[in-house]
Amino acid sequence: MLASRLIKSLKFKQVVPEKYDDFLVSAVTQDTREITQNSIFIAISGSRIDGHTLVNEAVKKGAAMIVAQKKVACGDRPVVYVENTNRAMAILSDKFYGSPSEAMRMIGVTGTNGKTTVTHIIEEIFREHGEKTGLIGTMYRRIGKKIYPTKNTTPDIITLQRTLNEMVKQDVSSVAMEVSSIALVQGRVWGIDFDIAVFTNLTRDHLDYHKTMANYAHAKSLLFSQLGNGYGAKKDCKVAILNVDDPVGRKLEEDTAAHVLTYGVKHEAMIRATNIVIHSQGTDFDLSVFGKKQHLKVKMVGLFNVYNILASYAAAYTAGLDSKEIISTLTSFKGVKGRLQLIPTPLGISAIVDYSHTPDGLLNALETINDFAKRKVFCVIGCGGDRDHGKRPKMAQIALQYSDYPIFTSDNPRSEDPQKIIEDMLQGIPQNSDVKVIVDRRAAIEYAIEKAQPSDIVLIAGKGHEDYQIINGKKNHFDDVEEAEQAFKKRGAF
Ligand SMILES: CC(=O)N[C@H]1[C@@H](OP(=O)(O)OP(=O)(O)OC[C@H]2O[C@@H](n3ccc(=O)[nH]c3=O)[C@H](O)[C@@H]2O)O[C@H](CO)[C@@H](O)[C@@H]1O[C@H](C)C(=O)N[C@@H](C)C(=O)N[C@H](CCC(=O)O)C(=O)O
Ligand SMILES: Nc1ncnc2c1ncn2[C@@H]1O[C@H](COP(=O)(O)OP(=O)(O)OP(=O)(O)O)[C@@H](O)[C@H]1O
Ligand SMILES: N[C@H](CCC[C@H](N)C(=O)O)C(=O)O
Ligand SMILES: [Mg+2]
Repeated sequence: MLASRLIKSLKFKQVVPEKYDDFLVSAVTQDTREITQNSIFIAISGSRIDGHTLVNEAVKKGAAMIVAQKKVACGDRPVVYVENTNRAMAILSDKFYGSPSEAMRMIGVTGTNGKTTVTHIIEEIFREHGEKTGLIGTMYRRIGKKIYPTKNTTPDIITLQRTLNEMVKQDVSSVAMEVSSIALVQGRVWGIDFDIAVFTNLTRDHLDYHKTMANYAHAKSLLFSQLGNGYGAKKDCKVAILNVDDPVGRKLEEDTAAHVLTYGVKHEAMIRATNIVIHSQGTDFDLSVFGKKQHLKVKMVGLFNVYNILASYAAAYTAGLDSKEIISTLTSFKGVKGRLQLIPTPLGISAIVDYSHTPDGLLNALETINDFAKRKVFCVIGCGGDRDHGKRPKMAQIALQYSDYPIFTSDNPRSEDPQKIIEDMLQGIPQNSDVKVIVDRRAAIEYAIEKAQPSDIVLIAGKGHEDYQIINGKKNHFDDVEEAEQAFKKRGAF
């Protein structure tokens, strides 16, 4: 696409100099490390670096045009001045990649917990329905069965549009994507044409970033504002799928102009679960869809997974899939890696690896385990560095209250002192509480598995699918499942 044609989509711009040699745009990028000849570099003021200071480097590397919101000097290259480069980046990437989100069914999932799980269930339903699917989230970006790595749960808008463009090329028809609150605030999904937006729940997390729960809730609500009114829009109408057991879900129900499909357990809802029975191998419940009931036996464990299943059912139902077909996937789906992932052993001791890294996630995981634990519950838990400090004492409290043997250890300390993070956790519980502190995560896992008796359960919480640990800014290979298996081997289990 010619540069002149691409930048036509930006209103209220000033191009300096007005006359320049037009060129075929090879790429649009916000990152000097990705510049190719004839690309357009968009200067973004980030939390660490101001892209406006990098324009000369961008030109040296081959940028043929700069988009900026502050005065920059970069030789003879044309500069397009706009009022907000983040917005310009969203518009330019959408146009450059041919508005791919308009060509597919886009399902966005937001909420504190459950996004990864719900997107995986939704993807599986559409895949089993015979569609080629796309998935974007914490664990990876996936096109069909091919996996691509990802840095963020929700990628930056250029990576996102490039991924969606690739999905269109590969005939993907439905995309399930996680939309994080931070991404919503930073405009990482601006311009994405969502058809279905799902809200899971809102509990404490990321307050280092959002500061207040009100700001955090507002961030989540942006996904639903982005649905617009949805009447007469592309394909189906726009639908908001809302958990009405959560007060934020009920508020969104009042606020959104889109169609609403509610789900829940405690409150009346269009899609509802009742008579829930949780056991160690799965969950049984009655699913009611607009009052029509049927009994379901699913393999996923826990009340929170009932919510995830209801949300996923609602998304597929909205898309017009046959109820029987949806239920067939729901009853066979085994769960997502690192989410209540069971490592059974012949010793009769079970380890469970779970990605609970928020107070509510940890509470849910422990409550679920306590529902079916026959004997003692060990809980190996740490908190991430460079993340909300406020959740540390709360998670410590929950581990102490809901497990028999809490063991405090490190998660990803990142740039922080691991000992200091554990001290923050200890602030949440009375002094002399019966907790074991083992800073080294491998040693903590080994200790728990060494001490456990037959019929005990060892919950290893916080890192789920992660295959790394970041200590002192250095990323090393580390996998909770592998560590648990090693520890069991040492005990002679395998
Ligand atoms: C604090 C935060 O959110 N940072 C995000 C932000 O980066 P930033 O503002 O710090 O960027 P920066 O490093 O200052 O750079 C500014 C600009 O200079 C450019 N640059 C920078 C260096 C260079 O050599 N050349 C260059 O051109 C950068 O490309 C950027 O355009 O924008 C980047 C691109 O969108 C994100 O990758 C990055 O996420 C970082 C890695 C991060 O850890 N974010 C976490 C907090 C996050 O976003 N988490 C959420 C939620 C997780 C969940 O709940 O599931 C997520 O969606 O992942
Ligand atoms: N619906 C839910 N309600 C509460 N807790 C949940 C729910 N679903 C999952 N969890 C808990 O939260 C953990 C993370 O689940 P999941 O990865 O699906 O959430 P997420 O929203 O994608 O998290 P992240 O923000 O880190 O990407 C799980 O391991 C489980 O302990
Ligand atoms: N999306 C979350 C993941 C946290 C996972 C936990 N293991 C940690 O490293 O804190 C975050 O980036 O805050
Ligand atoms: Mg996730």
